[in-house]
Amino acid sequence: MSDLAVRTDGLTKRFGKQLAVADLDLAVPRGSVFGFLGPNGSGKTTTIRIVLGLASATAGRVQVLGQDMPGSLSRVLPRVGALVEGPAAYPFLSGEANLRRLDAADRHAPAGTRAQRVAAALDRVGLGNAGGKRVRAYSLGMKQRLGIAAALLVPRELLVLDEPTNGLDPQGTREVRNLVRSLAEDGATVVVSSHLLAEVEQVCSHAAVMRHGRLVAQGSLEDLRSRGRSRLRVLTPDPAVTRAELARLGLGLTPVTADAQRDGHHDTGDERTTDGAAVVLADLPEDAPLPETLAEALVAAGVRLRGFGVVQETLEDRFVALTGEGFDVAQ
Ligand SMILES: Nc1ncnc2c1ncn2[C@@H]1O[C@H](COP(=O)(O)OP(=O)(O)OP(=O)(O)O)[C@@H](O)[C@H]1O
Repeated sequence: MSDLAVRTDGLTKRFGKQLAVADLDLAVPRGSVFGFLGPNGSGKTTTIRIVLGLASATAGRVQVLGQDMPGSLSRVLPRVGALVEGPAAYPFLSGEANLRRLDAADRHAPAGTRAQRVAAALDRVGLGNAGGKRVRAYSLGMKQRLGIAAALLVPRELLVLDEPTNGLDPQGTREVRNLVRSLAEDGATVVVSSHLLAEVEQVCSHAAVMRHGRLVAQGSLEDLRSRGRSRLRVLTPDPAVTRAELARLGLGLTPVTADAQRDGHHDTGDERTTDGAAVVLADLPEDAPLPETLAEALVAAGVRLRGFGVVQETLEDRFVALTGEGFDVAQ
């Protein structure tokens, strides 16, 4: 049995001249909560649609739960639950009636046990008490959870949720996030696409990052974090000497970020603080001298140190660097 729930090799999709997905090698480990991250338009939905057999690939190979797709579609799909492009439900019917209709449409689902299946799915997503209410009275978060309940009418090994928290308020977002967590605790592999880094950081064990249809990073979150760069941050009234000395020691200076520029003064790329000192940032490659050696060298060169430290690049810094775009970090 393959240890990957989803695997793509060289997956490519063109729409006319436009390359929506380019040579994508995705590896979703079984049992993971896999964040599929990227700015809008980076190819996430297209990839998900191909994985679910809703669209065809231009080139490449796709395996879901160890089976080749789309060849094994009819055998694999019953083991996969999906929520793509928002939930669709009849607003004038109750949540329960909606699920009954869906269950009745599944020719493998025995009618005799329908009521239990529907009740269990509603309970599973925390809608046990709201099943009798009409869907038009549901909040967006409740509608989204009903969509997930629909995917859970039969036990699933893999759940694929496309932007499940899109448009939800903070309460709805929390509800869906907790649900994703508990689904994973039950042993399902869950793929969640999102353009929100915070979303992925809070629930996922693994992530892949897309940019313009290409994969720019993939791995466990721990792994992705540890690949972040370290930087030296020096606060000093002598930025010019500091820069010269760091350059002499072979360190590349980091351009000052938007954060620093927002504070105003930034002659020659340094952030001036109000008391006349400036922050100088330098990349610290793995083979850089130890921080204490650098501090000693700066002092010997006549630099007055007011602050000195090593800062680890955050996951957000790293993803912004990888995708060339900002992520919405707010909820
Ligand atoms: N049916 C289509 N016909 C033509 N172009 C398409 C089609 N579907 C998607 N695209 C294009 O392919 C690219 C990738 O789109 P896709 O929807 O997969 O990105 P995404 O990362 O899921 O973004 P979003 O979060 O906005 O859905 C986009 O530039 C989009 O305009």
